[in-house]
Amino acid sequence: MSKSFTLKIAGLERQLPIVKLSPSLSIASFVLLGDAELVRQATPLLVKKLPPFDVIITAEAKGIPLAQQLANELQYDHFVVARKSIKAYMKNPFVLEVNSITTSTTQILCLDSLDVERIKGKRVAIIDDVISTGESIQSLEQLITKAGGQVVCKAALLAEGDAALRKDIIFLEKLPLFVD
Ligand SMILES: Nc1ncnc2[nH]cnc12
Repeated sequence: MSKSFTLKIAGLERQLPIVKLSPSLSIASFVLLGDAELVRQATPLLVKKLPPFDVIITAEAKGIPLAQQLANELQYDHFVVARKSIKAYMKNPFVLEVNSITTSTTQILCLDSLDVERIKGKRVAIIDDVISTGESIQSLEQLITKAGGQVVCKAALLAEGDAALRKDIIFLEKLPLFVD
């Protein structure tokens, strides 16, 4: 039988499969996409921990349902999704190149120019499903700063591994890493 980790969050329990990332490292795989119940129950708990902000941003893809629910809960008419590739329908895309330490590759994060206007001069809340190495929120921070916004919080449902020791992030529960 394959191994799993029991996550308790927002009054719910989820059995997360343990997945090997490398010979010495495994993670408990947390997929928020599609878990409407978890998104619904966890969002109000996260809201309570957040400072005041003007704009919600997430990077595609797994944080999107949380950002959407947060916008609904706070009755914001919009939230911003940073994309990982330029889409043909983007008007004047605003692009940041990011070097990933974990994958040793260059990736991009980009915004439609309309979203840059939404961020400029505003207090921005970064929202994600899991904060782990912190690389993706660091890239988002760079993108927001370049767009003229001010990051006022970095929040996720889960902090994985050493991320749970960070004092500069907001999260609901810890998620262990499995090192052999
Ligand atoms: N444990 C995890 N499950 C799913 N996505 C992740 N991204 C980083 N850590 C993760």
